[in-house]
Amino acid sequence: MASGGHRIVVLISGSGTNLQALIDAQGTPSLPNAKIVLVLSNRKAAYGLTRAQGADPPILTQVLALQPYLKANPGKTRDNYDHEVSKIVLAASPHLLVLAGWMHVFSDAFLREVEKENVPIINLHPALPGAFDGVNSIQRAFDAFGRGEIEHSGVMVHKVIREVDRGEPVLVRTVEIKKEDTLEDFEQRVHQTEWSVIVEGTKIVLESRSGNPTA
Ligand SMILES: Nc1nc2c(c(=O)[nH]1)N[C@@H](CN(C=O)c1ccc(C(=O)N[C@@H](CCC(=O)O)C(=O)O)cc1)CN2
Ligand SMILES: NCC(=O)N[C@@H]1O[C@H](COP(=O)([O-])[O-])[C@@H](O)[C@H]1O
Repeated sequence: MASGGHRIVVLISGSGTNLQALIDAQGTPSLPNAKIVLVLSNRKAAYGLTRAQGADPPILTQVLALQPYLKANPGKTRDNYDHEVSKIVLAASPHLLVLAGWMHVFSDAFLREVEKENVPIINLHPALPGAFDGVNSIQRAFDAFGRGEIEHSGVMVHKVIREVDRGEPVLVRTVEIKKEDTLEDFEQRVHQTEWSVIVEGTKIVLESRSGNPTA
């Protein structure tokens, strides 16, 4: 492993509560010998950017939003955007990319470039493998529970492949749904589970890369 520890790039789109969990864990026994070197958002208003800038020490941030990119570059495509994102994240020489509420589906234009550099990509998803892929997963799980279709839901960190949310699970944790739950009750339980799963899942992948515990 390179001196200075594992270098992590985190991609976000929103409030960044999962990013905050990683920020708080970096360099602690929960995530030893790891440093977030860049936070990239596809939305300039993402509060996660503020979290990164307010970290101690501050974490480098960058924004590249799809629609402004396409408007500023007539003739360019979504694949061109994805390729541009790959250049940004790879310029930070990461050992791992973490999608933490990153709400953009990557094409092979991105995945191919990252794979060339042998950088693993993981994603945090608020559902169990094979269930509620995509967006609004928490609401969909809650509604399915209300219809008697499921007894519980969960959270996972998984490897990112072209097929959305179908990459190999790295860490899976079930989340109870109680019959007296409101959506807000369940959502809070999911988020609290996410905050630990994203740290533990990141540690698992970093340990597997270096072949030994991130001591
Ligand atoms: N190629 C892959 N890309 C991404 C994966 C993946 O597994 N493979 N995971 C997602 C994260 N995600 C669910 O965990 C997810 C995020 C966003 C979407 C989606 O439909 N996005 C729309 C835009 C929606 C919006 O802007 O609100 C889109 O990309 O057009 C699906 C799943 C991250 N990327
Ligand atoms: N498909 C991915 C997905 O739906 N991710 C969801 O986005 C939120 C990001 O929150 P955050 O910006 O506070 O980390 C996460 O809580 C997760 O449920």
